[in-house]
Amino acid sequence: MAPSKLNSSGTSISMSCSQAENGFVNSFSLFPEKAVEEILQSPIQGSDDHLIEFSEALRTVAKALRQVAEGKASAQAEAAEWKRKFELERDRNLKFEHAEKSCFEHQADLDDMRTNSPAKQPTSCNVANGQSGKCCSRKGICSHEVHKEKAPICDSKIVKKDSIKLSWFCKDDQSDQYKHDIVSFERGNITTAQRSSKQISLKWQSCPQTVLILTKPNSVSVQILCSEMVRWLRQQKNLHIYVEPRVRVELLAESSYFNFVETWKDDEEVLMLHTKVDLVVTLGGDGTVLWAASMFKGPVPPIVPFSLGSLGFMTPFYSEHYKECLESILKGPISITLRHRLQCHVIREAAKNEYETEEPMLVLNEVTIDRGISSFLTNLECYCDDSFVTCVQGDGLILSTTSGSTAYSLAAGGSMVHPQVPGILFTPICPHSLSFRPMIFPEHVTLRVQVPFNSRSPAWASFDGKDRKQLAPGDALVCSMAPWPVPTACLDDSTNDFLRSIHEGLHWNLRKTQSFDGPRET
Ligand SMILES: NC(=O)c1ccc[n+]([C@@H]2O[C@H](COP(=O)([O-])OP(=O)(O)OC[C@H]3O[C@@H](n4cnc5c(N)ncnc54)[C@H](O)[C@@H]3O)[C@@H](O)[C@H]2O)c1
Ligand SMILES: Nc1ncnc2c1ncn2[C@@H]1O[C@H](COP(=O)(O)OP(=O)(O)OP(=O)(O)O)[C@@H](O)[C@H]1O
Repeated sequence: MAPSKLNSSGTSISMSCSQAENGFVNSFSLFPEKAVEEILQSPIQGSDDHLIEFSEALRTVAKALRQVAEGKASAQAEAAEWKRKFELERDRNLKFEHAEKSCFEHQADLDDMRTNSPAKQPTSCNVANGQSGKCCSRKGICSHEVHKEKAPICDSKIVKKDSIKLSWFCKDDQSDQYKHDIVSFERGNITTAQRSSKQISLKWQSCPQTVLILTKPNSVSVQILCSEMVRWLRQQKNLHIYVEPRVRVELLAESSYFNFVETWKDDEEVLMLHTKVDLVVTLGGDGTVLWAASMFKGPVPPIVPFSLGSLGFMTPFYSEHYKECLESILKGPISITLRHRLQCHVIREAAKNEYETEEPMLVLNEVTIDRGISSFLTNLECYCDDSFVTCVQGDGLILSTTSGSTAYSLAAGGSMVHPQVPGILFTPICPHSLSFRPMIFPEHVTLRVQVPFNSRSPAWASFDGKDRKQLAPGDALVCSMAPWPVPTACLDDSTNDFLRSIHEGLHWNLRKTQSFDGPRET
């Protein structure tokens, strides 16, 4: 490189060029105007070669600056476009919520007119807030009949779905003062007045009639228990039993006795299961609970998870005692954990003009956006409502429910959170930064994770560890709290079950107790 030139004031200036040539000198203030003029006016002492070299260098710098400016302008345009899309989606969701609410109220009114039995009337759920009327308070968990546009399957064998009541209960609360009904389970809906961190108790209005049993595949012990349980529920409790098509085949291979067991033919029928099933029993591990939740895209009946897996964080019931457990569940009341789910939409860049999203995915644990098989660093821009949160540069990001806080999020350094706490955990996976700590957002926010256009590779989203979807540069994932929680039965209560799991399953804070003898404060 040629030696630097000295201007009249003796300042070392390494480059020079006319403003008209690059057009960016002023806007980026790299070269004060005065200094440039001085160079141009000062007598040139060096050779012409040097001048040519300097102007080449300046041209290169000008080009780079122009590219930066263009990139910035295009990013701003892109951000404006995404904001527009985002607002469109928000409006659409609001309209959807509004339509669903009116439809639900209309349906409830019709039901009110049809029945005179007090037990069958939809429960007025907002008593604590001094409000009366139907459920669906804006802040509440409201699980409506989402598949109402589809006609119920007419099958004479199918019995009417039972109704349940959920109520708060506080330990040591002798009076009924704070107890009130918060949930109606008529027509398969679960509706609560507000998301609650208090213990919730479920009471059957009348005995449940239909049980769905879901089992972990390829396990002999699960298969044996399943056929035993089906026999017992049929012979002792006279219940209708649903199982997956695979399980019905297995049962019939064992004996033609199981002919009464019902199943479904296609996905359409699966979508209507919540209108037929009073109770879901899972035989397996946590994966089977996730599987059960994923079968219900809208309201979820109460789930009783029996532990036949290795860890069983969400499966408190012992399979050896299944008869006693089911006796007590069928009798009620049952303590339940109302587990929140996240609703995720993938928004494709290609959907820019005609606004469209893919089918929403519901997750009980988490949605993960990671680098998949790519060896490049993931680059993810994250927004909370309209505000920029951060750019994740690392292996990826986990957006987790509080139930999922003890799963992948925990492995990535996230905090363990009681499952009844409403919130969304924001946990980076191996961030390449010394200062990136996990965060927890409140339940009401909408998070958006976008793969920027300048990303070196696509990202991959997976939902409760399944259904991987590629996110190309420009694609985004939008995530918010789902309106349909997953009620899981507790062995004891929410808190005791959670603490038992972290102690027995994860051996949390296991340490030898300090001995009594030794030095002490005087
Ligand atoms: N590094 C990790 O820890 C890691 C990596 C990938 C996936 N996962 C988790 O696996 C889940 C899928 O579970 P699976 O059983 O279908 O897959 P799997 O068979 O691979 O099991 C994953 C393990 O996570 C446990 N687990 C699942 N949900 C849990 C929860 N809420 N709390 C505590 N432990 C839980 C399961 O008991 C099992 O031991 C994903 O949702 C994700 O959270 C964890
Ligand atoms: N009914 C089902 N149909 C298809 N796949 C299922 C079903 N139930 C569970 N699975 C899948 O089988 C896998 C293992 O199930 P699960 O996690 O229940 O057993 P596990 O691994 O033995 O137990 P744990 O999770 O406690 O270690 C999971 O990936 C889960 O998604």
